[in-house]
Amino acid sequence: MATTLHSCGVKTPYLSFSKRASCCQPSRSEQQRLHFAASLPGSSISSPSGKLALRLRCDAAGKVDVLEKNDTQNQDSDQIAEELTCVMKFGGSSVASADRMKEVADLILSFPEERPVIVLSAMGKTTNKLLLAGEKSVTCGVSNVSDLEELTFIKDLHLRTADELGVERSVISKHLFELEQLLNGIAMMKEMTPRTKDYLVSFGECMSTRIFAAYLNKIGVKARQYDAFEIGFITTDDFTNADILEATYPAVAKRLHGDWISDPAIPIVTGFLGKGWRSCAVTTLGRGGSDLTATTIGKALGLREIQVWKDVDGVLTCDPNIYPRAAPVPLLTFDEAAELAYFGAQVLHPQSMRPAREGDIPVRVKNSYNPKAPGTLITRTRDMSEAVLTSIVLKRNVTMLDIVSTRMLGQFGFLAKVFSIFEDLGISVDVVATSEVSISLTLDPSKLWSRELIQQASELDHVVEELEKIAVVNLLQHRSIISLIGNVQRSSLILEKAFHVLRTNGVNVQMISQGASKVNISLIVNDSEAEQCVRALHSAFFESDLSELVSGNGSV
Ligand SMILES: Nc1ncnc2c1ncn2[C@@H]1O[C@H](COP(=O)(O)OP(=O)(O)O)[C@@H](O)[C@H]1O
Ligand SMILES: N[C@@H](CC(=O)OP(=O)(O)O)C(=O)O
Repeated sequence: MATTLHSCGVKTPYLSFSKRASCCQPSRSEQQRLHFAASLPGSSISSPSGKLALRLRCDAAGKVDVLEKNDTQNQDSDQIAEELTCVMKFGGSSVASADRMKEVADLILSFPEERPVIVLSAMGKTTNKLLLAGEKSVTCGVSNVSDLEELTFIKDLHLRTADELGVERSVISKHLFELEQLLNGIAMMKEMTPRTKDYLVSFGECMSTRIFAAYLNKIGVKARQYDAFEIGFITTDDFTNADILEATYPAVAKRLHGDWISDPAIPIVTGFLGKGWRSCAVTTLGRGGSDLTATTIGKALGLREIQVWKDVDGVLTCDPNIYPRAAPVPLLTFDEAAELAYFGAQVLHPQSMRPAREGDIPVRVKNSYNPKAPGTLITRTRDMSEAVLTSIVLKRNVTMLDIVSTRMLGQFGFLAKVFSIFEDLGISVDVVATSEVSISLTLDPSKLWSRELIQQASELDHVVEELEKIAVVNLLQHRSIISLIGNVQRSSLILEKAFHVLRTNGVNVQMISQGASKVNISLIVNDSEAEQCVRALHSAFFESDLSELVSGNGSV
């Protein structure tokens, strides 16, 4: 019997996996897991249910032969754990205090049909406090570290939470001790490298998960704590903004599933953290990275659903901090959510949709403070026939470059030269608009922000210097990208309405881009005008009737 797995780059000839059903055709998610396992030398994989074990051989063309079948379907079912069903991620605001942790535990238990993997962020604003403590330690001197108000705050918060939940302080005392040691080290060295920064912030997630797992065990719900960097979250070594590597999927699946089968306990996993594949040091996935941890686990285990629990009723029509009347968006596609996240909506991590889309696993954004609210469901497709605009996103403090070729019209290779300069300097570009002899583009601020301020300034100088060899360059700072996420099939309607609003508000658009993405139109305006624009656009698109402009198939 043979079945083909697409692009199975096999390095290891034998793999094991098991399937619930008696058919030997692996499901799509199992195919994906098998594919990932196959790309790791010497790895093996086992399935969620463990009811049918198959030993397989996979050849270089991706063909899989079943060598051995071990049917345990009829064995004592008590010995076989039910599959893990979903991943539930709770952000910092959801686990900010002992009371919040109790509510989250109740919430998890209110879904008795689920067997979830839980991903937690650090409590409340712990990550910010840790970073601040680190920064202060660089200059405050070793003797003053123990008095830093941020350190005192973190100690008090975690010890008080442990006490209020009735769990032993010992679950975090080693971490609190090591945290202070680390801050002493930073004070001694008078510097904090990105690598040290990642190790420093990891204490937040390491402590929140330990306290929560201990609490679940205390109330009789068997739970097991995991540090992501110990269970196979392998990343690049880009400290503070690391990318998850493919090897993560089979490794995480093997560890979480293996433990679950041999001794079922709810896994409580640290969000945000990984392990650099070269350095073996703790890395972080960029701010808000626990969303990415959750979707990675969802894909690794081929789970039914990924839930991200926040402090808002789902993804909203715009940032509620800019416009409080923003309303929840009930449905989104992965593409829409990815654009929204990439272009600055804090509610989702920019890379978090990738694993969900690859695994085709629905993501539900819910409010842990208001669990009855339906939230936002993100899936591969949705009915776009009625959709015009879905959400408005603002990315502030963007740098824009106007680059005009000094060569004559018709000179080829200009665009290639410009982009090769960015490639050589390792700077990524967000929005681009071109003509034959000029390019306007914006630089991805998150890539620049992850560097030191001085380094940022000199990098910008360097970019301009290199570009000036072939062009006249105008560097424009303090710009904002307003992204209109929606149905670009209706771009004329969206643009007509948007430009009407901007003109009435006296705002000049400095660049516009409607690229290959079918869901996003980006407008560049001055930072100082951006929030006012978002509010005006929100009123026009979400609080007034567009129907008189839309007839039948969306023509105006
Ligand atoms: N379009 C948006 N929809 C929902 N929330 C948004 C949006 N833009 C910005 N936000 C902000 O994102 C916050 C939720 O994201 P985040 O703080 O990362 O949550 P958590 O820490 O719970 O994971 C909200 O409190 C809200 O202030
Ligand atoms: N604690 C990390 C990771 C994270 O995802 O947090 P949150 O889920 O609270 O956004 C941060 O603050 O960036």
